[in-house]
Amino acid sequence: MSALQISRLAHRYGDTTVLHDVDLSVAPGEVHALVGFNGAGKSTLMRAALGMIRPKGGVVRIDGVEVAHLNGAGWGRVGHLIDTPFVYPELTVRENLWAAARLHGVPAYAARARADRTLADLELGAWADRRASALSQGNRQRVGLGSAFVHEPRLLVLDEPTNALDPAGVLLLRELLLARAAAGVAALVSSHHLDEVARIADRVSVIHAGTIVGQLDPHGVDLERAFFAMVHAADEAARRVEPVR
Ligand SMILES: Nc1ncnc2c1ncn2[C@@H]1O[C@H](COP(=O)(O)OP(=O)(O)OP(=O)(O)O)[C@@H](O)[C@H]1O
Repeated sequence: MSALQISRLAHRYGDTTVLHDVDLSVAPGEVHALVGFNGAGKSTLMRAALGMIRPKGGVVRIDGVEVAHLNGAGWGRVGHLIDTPFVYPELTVRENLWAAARLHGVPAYAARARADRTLADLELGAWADRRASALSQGNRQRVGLGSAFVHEPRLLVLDEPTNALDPAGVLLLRELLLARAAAGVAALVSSHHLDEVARIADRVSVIHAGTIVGQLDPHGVDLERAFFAMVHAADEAARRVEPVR
């Protein structure tokens, strides 16, 4: 069974359709990358997958359960980071991670150890007792990632997780993600960085104007060229079906 199964997902804002009949799945142990231009629909897809917006059509299942029916324990097996990292500015880094663990159902006796482990995983030890409001953007992103990982979820949904990270942070995230995937965790990750995607993904889906237009081979020779060829072919196909005025 897929950890995440998205079927015929459709969404629009006002009169503008932003997702058209999207089908996508992520298996346990798989890193599935979603790539596309700005505005292609990646964040909207992820928000719908996490029940943050109610889509106009389609079904999302996490571990076989429709998101609308997922209970607290079910959400406790999911970790996410969408757009800007959520941090409590007045709490320290350590307290933020502890709070994220508790909010995802980690019992009080285990939360401190999980927070400490996550501090080490993301090399945030030097900032552990600093308030989140005083962090740099990249370190705030690390705290946001830590909050997604701290409760050891079985499904990760990460929207452009390398945002604001320095090269060391990108490397840490890659190692963390690959280690979790090797332990059976499913991950859906959006990215603009095709080089990074090639290093982490088992599968790469291209989303363009709200439609999944194809898959790229992460081990292919020229991912960038293949990406542009795919989106241009999709544009051409869309032009051909447009009615003649
Ligand atoms: N709350 C909203 N109200 C109206 N339109 C929206 C809203 N959120 C997103 N959109 C529109 O939906 C489309 C898809 O946006 P989305 O944020 O999902 O794209 P994205 O692929 O994540 O882009 P980026 O790579 O820039 O983050 C865009 O045209 C965007 O302007």
